[in-house]
Amino acid sequence: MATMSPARASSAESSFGGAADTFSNVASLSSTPPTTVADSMSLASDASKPEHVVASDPIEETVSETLHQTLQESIRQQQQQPPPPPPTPTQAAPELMQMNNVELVVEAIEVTTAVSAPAEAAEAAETPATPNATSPADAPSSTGRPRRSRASLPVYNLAQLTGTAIHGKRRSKGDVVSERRRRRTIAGDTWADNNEDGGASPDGVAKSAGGTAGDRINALDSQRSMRGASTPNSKVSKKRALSPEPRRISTRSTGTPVENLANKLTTLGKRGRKSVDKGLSRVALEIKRLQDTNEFAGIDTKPVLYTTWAKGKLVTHTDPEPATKKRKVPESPKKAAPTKAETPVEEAPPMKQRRIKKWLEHGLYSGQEAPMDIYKSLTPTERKSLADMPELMPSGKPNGTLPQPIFNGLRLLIRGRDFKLPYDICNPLPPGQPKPDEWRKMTRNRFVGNASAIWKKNPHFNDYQSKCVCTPEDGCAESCQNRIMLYECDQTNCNVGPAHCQNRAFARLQERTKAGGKYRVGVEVIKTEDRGYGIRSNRCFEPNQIIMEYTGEIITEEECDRRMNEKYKENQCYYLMSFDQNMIIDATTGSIARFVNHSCTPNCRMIKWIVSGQPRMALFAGDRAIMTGEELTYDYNFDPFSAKNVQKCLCGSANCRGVLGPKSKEVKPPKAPKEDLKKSIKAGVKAGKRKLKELIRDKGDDEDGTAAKRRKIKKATGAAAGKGLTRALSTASLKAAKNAAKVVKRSVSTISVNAKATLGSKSPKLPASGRKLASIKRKSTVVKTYSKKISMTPKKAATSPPKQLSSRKSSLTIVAASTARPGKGSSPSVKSTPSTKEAKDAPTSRGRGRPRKHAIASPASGPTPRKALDIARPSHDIRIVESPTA
Ligand SMILES: C[S@@+](CC[C@H](N)C(=O)[O-])C[C@H]1O[C@@H](n2cnc3c(N)ncnc32)[C@H](O)[C@@H]1O
Repeated sequence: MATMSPARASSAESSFGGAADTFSNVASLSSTPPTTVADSMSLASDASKPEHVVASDPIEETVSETLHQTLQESIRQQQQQPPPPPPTPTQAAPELMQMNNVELVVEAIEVTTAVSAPAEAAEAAETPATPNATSPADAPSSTGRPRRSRASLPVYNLAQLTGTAIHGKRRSKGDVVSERRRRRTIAGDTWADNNEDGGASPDGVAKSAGGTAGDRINALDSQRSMRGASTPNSKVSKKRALSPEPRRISTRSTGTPVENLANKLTTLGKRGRKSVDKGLSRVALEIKRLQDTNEFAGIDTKPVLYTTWAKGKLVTHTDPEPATKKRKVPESPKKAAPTKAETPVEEAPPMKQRRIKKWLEHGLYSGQEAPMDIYKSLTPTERKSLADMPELMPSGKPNGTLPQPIFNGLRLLIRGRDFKLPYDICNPLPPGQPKPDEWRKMTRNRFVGNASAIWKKNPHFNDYQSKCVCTPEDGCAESCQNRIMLYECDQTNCNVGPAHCQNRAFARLQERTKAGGKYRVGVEVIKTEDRGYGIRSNRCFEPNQIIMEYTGEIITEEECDRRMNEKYKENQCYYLMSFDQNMIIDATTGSIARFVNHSCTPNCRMIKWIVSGQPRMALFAGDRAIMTGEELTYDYNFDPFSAKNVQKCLCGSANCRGVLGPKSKEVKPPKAPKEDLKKSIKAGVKAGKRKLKELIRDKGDDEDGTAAKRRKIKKATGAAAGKGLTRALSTASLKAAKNAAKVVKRSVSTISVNAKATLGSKSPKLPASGRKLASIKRKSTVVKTYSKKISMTPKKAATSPPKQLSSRKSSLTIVAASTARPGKGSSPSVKSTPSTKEAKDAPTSRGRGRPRKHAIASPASGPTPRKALDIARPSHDIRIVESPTA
């Protein structure tokens, strides 16, 4: 028998890829049967079988093709070699008969090759011993090789070819295969059974299949292939059950083949084994590496939850909670009663919160709104120039990348001059600045002790009402009634709404600080050379723009005295400011505003506003804009009370007063009211004269009844004047004039009071025009205030020191650090207003008049409408002064 060259054998091995011993099984399962069928059928059939019938499965087809090609090639090689001595028919027949099923298959394949080569097929058909030989009549006429060579047609043993012949030697040494019962279990069926049944041998196949080639193929497939094996043949099973023959149990392969590494390795080639060895060494290394791990050692590092059943209930035992989470409270023995079933709680791992980065805004408008009206700050010449430069006109889209310097940008562009960026716009103070230890930040006022109760009891509490009559076009600008009265607009007292209303400083401040960021907040604490800490801006502020709120603990005077005697006894600095209704804001715990230093030429003001019915104090920019890097200051108007409390002022301004003391007196008799008074006196005298004339004439005219008519007409000219004149009529002309002047004053006051009453009422109908009213008030405030105060407390006015003009800022008092602190036993206290000895002694609206020994600041401000109007508000700090006319 010819053998394949090793190369061929290996290629066949690789193409089959099956196990050595189970080759026949595997091969028959995967590839052989169709080939076999095809070949068997081609042998059995009358005509050559068309190819498409053979290969129903693509894999099988591929394998059969490969096998076919391999065999063809080997045949060709053999043909080229000298032919071996022809075997005798007796020799050939038993050899063929010895072939097991696999050999039959190989033979069949070979015959298939013969089918493809008609001459060879014809020769094969002539072989008498071959059971699957075709009849000579059917064989095509021989045109190829001689008969001798046909006789020597090799039969290939695939077991040999694949190197597994070692296992099959017994079959090749004279065993009669057909008589042997070889059990090869395939899914409950065996080849032997099939042989018994006669279906497995080609003849059997032919018999059982019968009929057409297609049927036969199907029959063979159903029995030999895996597919066929999966459906047990019931007839066969019955027969097997009845069969008396004892069955030989194969020691080589019984049942499902067990897969193990040795088996696998033997089936692999050299290269395959090498790669497996390589892999194994890697695995070994990996195992070595894992040896140290808990997982490998089987150690549990996580808590093990286990459950038990107790009294018919599931009890889950969990690990005790980590000690860091909750402080354990020792349980009383009563409480340590039997615990209820705990529910299993699986704690989720704590989620790491992603830190949101805060970006600082860039540019010179940082934290600042661009001016709405670009023409606002420009002079007429600049406006004219701007008209010629359309490229500078705003496009409607704010330049967020490189905005112009606020307040000055457009001007600089119009002038065409270069400008320098303020150095510190990109240079805020680095972190780690020295900060006072004792300072505790608090951004809202907080009542302490009984301050809140006293505050609410105060009758002034309900007086804080106002309502503006502005329209969205007005935008609650300078003429807003609320603004003039220092009331912040909100939804209850303003119809304009937040989009257009410009009188919502505190609300804006809140938005700004809430948004956060160094530039938005715009202030930072600095350490000055000689005045302790201070505050500087790190952004621009518009004129009169709110900068920060002065907040702290609101305390009563008594509490303030106590703190100063006990708590702050050793302090060098006090952060106390007179607030409202005899209260004091103690900013020792408070806002950053407490660090603002004094200057005799300040750039800020400390102003009290009413926000939602509550007074609040805040630092505002002065009349000029504040640039980045400027130190913020306001005038303390500090009243030292005694010489020993006087502190040297280190503000360094040109008009420094030298000491932290009160402002020079600003008592300037108002001019406008004097002129008004003169006019009114003249008018009164005139009116008196006229009245007298009329009276004289009336007497004469009474008879014809015309006097009454005239009087009626006169009365209609004006209620106030009429009133005054009516009174004047009853006195002498001079007296009447004086009275008339008084009435004029009173009437202005009345307007103001009425206006307030009206504003305070909830009626939506307000006096004809809020703007008009505001202008009246602005003109007449001083007069009004004096007269009002006189009218309010006539007795006190009589005893009060003459000619002391109040100021809006007098309501603010700072009790600041004094170089000479009060000695032991002294009782330092706070007082808000009196800055002179007379004032100190004089009774104030507080009604206390206690002697003060402490340094007191009383910041004053320049003349503004707000200042004047603030006096109109009922306040304990407003001193009672005489009217200049009195
Ligand atoms: C309300 S504190 C201001 C913050 C204070 N510099 C600090 O370090 O806490 C007021 C005190 O600051 C000091 N001070 C403020 N302005 C001053 C000035 N212009 N000249 C001298 N000392 C001043 C005084 O000691 C004053 O009593």
